[in-house]
Amino acid sequence: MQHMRTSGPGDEVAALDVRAVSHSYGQKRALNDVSFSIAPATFTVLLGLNGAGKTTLFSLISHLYDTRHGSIRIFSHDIRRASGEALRRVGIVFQARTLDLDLSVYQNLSYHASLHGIGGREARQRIAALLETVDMQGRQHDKARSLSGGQMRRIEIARALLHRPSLLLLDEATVGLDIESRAGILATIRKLVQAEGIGVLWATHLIDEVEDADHVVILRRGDLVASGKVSDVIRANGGSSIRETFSKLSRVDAAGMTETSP
Ligand SMILES: Nc1ncnc2c1ncn2[C@@H]1O[C@H](COP(=O)(O)OP(=O)(O)OP(=O)(O)O)[C@@H](O)[C@H]1O
Repeated sequence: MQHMRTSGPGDEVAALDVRAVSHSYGQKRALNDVSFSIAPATFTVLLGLNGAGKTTLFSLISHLYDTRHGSIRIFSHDIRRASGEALRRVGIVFQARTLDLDLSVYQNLSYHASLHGIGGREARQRIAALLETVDMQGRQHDKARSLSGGQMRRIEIARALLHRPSLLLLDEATVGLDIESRAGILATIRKLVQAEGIGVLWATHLIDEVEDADHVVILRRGDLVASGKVSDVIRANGGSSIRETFSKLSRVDAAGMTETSP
């Protein structure tokens, strides 16, 4: 199994470093001793079928849940001991829709800006620039309720970027969207990595959202089964494509036992 290099003395600080993280809901183990790190300004796909533990991992990284076992560092700031410093560097787009439907696009964004202490002209400028980034310029007075699912997602992405994070987390951001909206949103996010140097962790169960140049972290029922560059993960598992490799690594037999032991 290939693992991404962890940061060490003299190395670049990891955008995200997850070390030996476990999480249970009562008796149910959702994450089991998961470790990986992602470098700044890279696009990393967090791949896993339903129930693999992606949302649980996001809830721990965003400090919605306390990390009781293991540690999570964001640009070297520990999410438990320095949560303010760590969270300042992260923007999050959750799987569930979170816009206030009765407010306008601008009101949704300016409310969030003020939560981060950004107001006045600075907020207006950032909102205008970000609406362009997500291709929603001219829509600030529209009621959130009037937007399509894909447009709402774009506003949520703009909102997540308002405080200029260096790491962006997106949990199944394209779920429920048509093919064109999915491709458009994915392209917008990939551009952010290229143009702004933002590190992205993109959680999905859709293998067609992975490109050859990406990094992947693959979870299966709470276990990390692979992480690294797509080409390295394919090679290490003897596959010929990431689709084949993911299918092999995600396989669970009828008795619920995993078929491969990477
Ligand atoms: N609040 C909860 N209480 C009990 N079990 C939970 C809870 N949330 C998640 N689980 C269980 O933990 C495991 C991981 O779930 P999680 O939602 O993190 O996976 P996921 O990869 O995000 O899947 P999905 O794409 O379906 O949301 C699953 O078995 C799920 O049933």
